[in-house]
Amino acid sequence: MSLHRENAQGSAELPSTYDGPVTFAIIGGTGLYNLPNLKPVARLTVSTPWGFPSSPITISVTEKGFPVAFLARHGQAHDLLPTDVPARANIAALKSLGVTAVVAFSAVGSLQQEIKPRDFVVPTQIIDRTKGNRPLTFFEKGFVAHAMFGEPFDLKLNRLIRDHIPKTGFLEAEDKKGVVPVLHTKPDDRGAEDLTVICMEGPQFSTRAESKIYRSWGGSVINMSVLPEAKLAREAELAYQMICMSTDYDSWNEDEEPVTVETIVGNLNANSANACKLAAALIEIVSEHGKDLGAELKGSMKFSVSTANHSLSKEVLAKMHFLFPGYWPAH
Ligand SMILES: CSC[C@H]1O[C@H](OP(=O)(O)O)[C@H](O)[C@@H]1O
Ligand SMILES: Nc1ncnc2[nH]cnc12
Repeated sequence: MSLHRENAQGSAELPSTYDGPVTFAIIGGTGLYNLPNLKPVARLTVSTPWGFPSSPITISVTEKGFPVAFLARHGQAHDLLPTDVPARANIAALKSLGVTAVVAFSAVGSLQQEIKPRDFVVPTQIIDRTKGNRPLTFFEKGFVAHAMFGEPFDLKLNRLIRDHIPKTGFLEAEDKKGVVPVLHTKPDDRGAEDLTVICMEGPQFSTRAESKIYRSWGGSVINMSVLPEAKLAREAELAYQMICMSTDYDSWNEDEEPVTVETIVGNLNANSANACKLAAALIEIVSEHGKDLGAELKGSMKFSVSTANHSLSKEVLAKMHFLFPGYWPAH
């Protein structure tokens, strides 16, 4: 069974350049490999100081001409393990196109009974359970800087989704028992009801004991993909929100079979159709209401560098200027 759908128009013959800025991007996870509802107009191969992104970036436009960049996180043929995703190149490439806001889709396991397989979750917090073997920052020896990350997702994007997409009745594909999928969002901006995504290393799924620990920590869902993507987006001053698509109950739920790829694939087919529908709706919403997304992050890294200006080398500045043209004038 293949989850890879092709755009109506093949992309091989598309131009390899695109003039003009693209401010909004979608990163597709498992089950979302393109934006079938939009018209593709260019397919870009972008080289960055951190290598090439997971896939070429497709630029598509809505009927009203709003451009959107799309990138497949694990590659167009899904040949990259979560650990091997070149997240720095992905984020840097999007930033270089003029992107200011990113919505990223990801397949997740549910850690809570009320989050059923096929439900979608818009998380507000992250717990890092990766193992330290993914490059997690654009900064390096000779260029020390620190980004704020207490609020790891973008509140404006979060609110746009919460306020414009109905919780029930929007997502389709009821399960065998006739239960319809729900969109879970935090009710307001206060901390009490955060929806927390645990990011584990993988590629193996969790043991039952681990899964129970994550529940005791208040985890809502679990994946292998939100980090370092979210951290790098913050460093690059991009507004970033993940949308999690639940495929299974992970391993904690002893009333359910422990997670298998078969369970996941069945639910992914339903999720994939809903992801396309939600992405299309979000693009319309962002094109109408998202003009200033990322505005409050702009400039945030300029004054977050600890290293003395006179000691920044030309080599390191060349890399940083790919992300932040005009910051820290070369001396
Ligand atoms: C196919 S299940 C495990 C896999 O799914 C998620 O990936 P993605 O974020 O691309 O949807 C999860 O993080 C794991 O990488
Ligand atoms: N149970 C799970 N754990 C980690 N990543 C996942 N992606 C989908 N289901 C998952």
